[in-house]
Amino acid sequence: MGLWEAFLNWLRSLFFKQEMELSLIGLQNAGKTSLVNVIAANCCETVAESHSKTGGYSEDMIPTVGFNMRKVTKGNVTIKLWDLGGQPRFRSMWERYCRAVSAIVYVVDAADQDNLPVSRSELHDLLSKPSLSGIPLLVLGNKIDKPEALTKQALTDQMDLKSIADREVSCFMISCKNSANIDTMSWMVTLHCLFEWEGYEATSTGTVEKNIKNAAQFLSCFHSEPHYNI
Ligand SMILES: Nc1nc2c(ncn2[C@@H]2O[C@H](COP(=O)(O)OP(=O)(O)OP(=O)(O)O)[C@@H](O)[C@H]2O)c(=O)[nH]1
Ligand SMILES: [Mg+2]
Repeated sequence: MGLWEAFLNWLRSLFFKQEMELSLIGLQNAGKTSLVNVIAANCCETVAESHSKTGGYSEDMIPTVGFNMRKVTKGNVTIKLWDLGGQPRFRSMWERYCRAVSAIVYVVDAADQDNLPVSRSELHDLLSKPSLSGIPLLVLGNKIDKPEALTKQALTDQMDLKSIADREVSCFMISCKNSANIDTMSWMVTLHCLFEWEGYEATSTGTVEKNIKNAAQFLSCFHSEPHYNI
């Protein structure tokens, strides 16, 4: 990289540096760690605790004990992802890791209809905590590669998402296995969080434009990378 280009990059970074934190919550086996691995595998720069690059999707996963933290960097946007264990013994710590985040990402196995009632009640319990009031929620119905997976409408109904009135709620259907909609998801989270940080309602047009540029820059990194497919 030439000196001039390096200088321009540095100058750009002063204006476009953004950081956000997201928590990934949901029952065990929903696919939270798989999602982090797929996002990280798509990334140009991934800073894991071990500084190693992740291998992406795998069928052979170990349940998360406690939590993992992973930082993913795209251009000047860094996302700190808290990946929490979904087994019953870890659920009491979900709230603590959601307090300071830009958005809660709640992952549901859309093909596991037997566990949907538990998933729904855990979600609504979590959202009832006063400390989490107003934090935007993104519900991801995962495993849509499976034929028995619910549609978005059915998942929205069964998770009773329409009853959530005290925050913004979005729902997407994804598959970590074949990377379906993962780019869209990243796009939405980024854009949403960037707007949220700056206080979308109150900002001037200039700030909004800056945020759109940030999000676009973040996304262009994704699109310039080859998609991860198994
Ligand atoms: N078919 C299919 N399987 C998936 C998908 N995503 C994850 N899995 C599988 O689901 C299993 C559980 O995935 P994990 O990512 O470990 O689930 P988790 O939510 O992190 O589970 P805990 O850490 O116990 O809370 C693994 O065998 C994955 O390979 C998907 O999109 N499609
Ligand atoms: Mg896990």
